[in-house]
Amino acid sequence: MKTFEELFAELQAKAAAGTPGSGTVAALEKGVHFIGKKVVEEAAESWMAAEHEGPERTAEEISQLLYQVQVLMLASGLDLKDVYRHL
Ligand SMILES: N=c1c2ncn([C@@H]3O[C@H](COP(=O)(O)OP(=O)(O)OP(=O)(O)O)[C@@H](O)[C@H]3O)c2ncn1[C@@H]1O[C@H](COP(=O)(O)O)[C@@H](O)[C@H]1O
Repeated sequence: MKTFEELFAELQAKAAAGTPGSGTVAALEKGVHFIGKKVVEEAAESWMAAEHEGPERTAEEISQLLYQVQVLMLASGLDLKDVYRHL
């Protein structure tokens, strides 16, 4: 289990290090268009899970959405505070 902040710190570190085998690093190399499609995909899967699949599956899909959103943040050069200031 990880908090949103802990995950972001992990992804930032992997992105900075170019960690071999990291899916995050690979996604960042593919760029914003690829990552944006994953965000849309996971958002839709989160919606479908909430409609039809129950809370546990919904939580799982939302976790994947949060991950993809963090990758999009990194691809956009954003930090947590850049997003938090708009909440
Ligand atoms: N939370 C996640 C996470 N959620 C989703 N994913 C990626 O997204 C994929 C799952 O969504 P996909 O749609 O691509 O694959 P799928 O099997 O169709 O899954 P569904 O969308 O159908 O549910 C996985 O194969 C992962 O590549 C994640 N990859 C990584 N993390 C976290 O990020 C950390 C760093 O990951 P790496 O950069 O790969 O080391 C990990 O330690 C994890 O804590």
